[in-house]
Amino acid sequence: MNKLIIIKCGGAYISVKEKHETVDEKHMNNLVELIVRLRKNGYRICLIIGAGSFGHFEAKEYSVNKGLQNDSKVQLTMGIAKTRSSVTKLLYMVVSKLINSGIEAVALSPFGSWLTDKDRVVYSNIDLIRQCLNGTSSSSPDSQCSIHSIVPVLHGDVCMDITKGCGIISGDLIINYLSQQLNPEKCVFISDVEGFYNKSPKLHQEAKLIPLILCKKDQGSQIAAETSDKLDHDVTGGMKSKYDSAYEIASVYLIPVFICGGNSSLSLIESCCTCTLNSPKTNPINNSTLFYPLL
Ligand SMILES: Nc1ncnc2c1ncn2[C@@H]1O[C@H](COP(=O)(O)OP(=O)(O)OP(=O)(O)O)[C@@H](O)[C@H]1O
Ligand SMILES: C=C(C)CCOP(=O)(O)O
Repeated sequence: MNKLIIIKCGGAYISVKEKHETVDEKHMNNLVELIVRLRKNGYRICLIIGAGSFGHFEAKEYSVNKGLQNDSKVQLTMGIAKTRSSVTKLLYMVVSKLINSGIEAVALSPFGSWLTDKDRVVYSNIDLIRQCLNGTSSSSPDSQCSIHSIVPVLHGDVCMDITKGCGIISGDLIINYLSQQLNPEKCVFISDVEGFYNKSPKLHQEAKLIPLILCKKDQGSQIAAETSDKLDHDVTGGMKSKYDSAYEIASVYLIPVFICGGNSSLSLIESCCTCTLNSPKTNPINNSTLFYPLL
């Protein structure tokens, strides 16, 4: 079976995060071109997009992330509706651009079928995602369908939650869960920065990119950097949740993870997806961060 890569393309990359519902056209085209190139090279792709300037503003205004702990239930239901309306606008923009470029992309929203509890996924439509990726049903592996692999496109969304009734599921949590379930060859986070720094590169000019983070299960994800820089309207975990998710994917599921993006060229981002890694002592791709499993 062809190699599988899971990509979480952050909302900070494909949108202008400070400006409500504004797409970054150049980065959006980069993302579509990246998927086209990877598919031409035979990769199976599962794509997750973040919300950026779509959804975070609405979720914050109506405290959707707090679920039923929100003071006003009327406000909560309107918040759910408006947040979903916004995130699905971005979703369908991405999916239609992919389809117009010849990619068989289907939108799969977590809202309809995923369930979380205490920031972990407890139920999902994983069989459907597998079926899209493999062109066959996981429950009946012998009945090979004639369809080609499809690119499922998931996204940060409103989600049903056992404790809170509902909440926000971040793309950073989705990629973590899917890595455990699908065992991809590699995971790639694309964001508006070139990787993980010792402090926020937006606040500190002297911030240094950390090229390689060796991840060991027993050591946990002790963050060796400052990650506090987050926009006011951001309802999910910012760079800290990317770090935690990447560290767990590498250390527990033993899957290498790259964080890349910012102003890097499309070829550099493509190299993060396609490069071969054999116990590297250094990160082979400049201007990115590699989380590598240490056995
Ligand atoms: N140590 C750090 N290294 C790199 N970036 C950092 C660090 N600390 C904070 N940041 C900030 O994290 C931001 C990226 O996180 P953010 O959650 O906005 O990205 P995203 O996942 O692409 O967006 P979204 O959550 O909308 O999908 C950067 O713009 C940067 O300012
Ligand atoms: C509905 C929202 C705000 C989803 C947030 O998803 P993320 O941008 O991947 O953290």
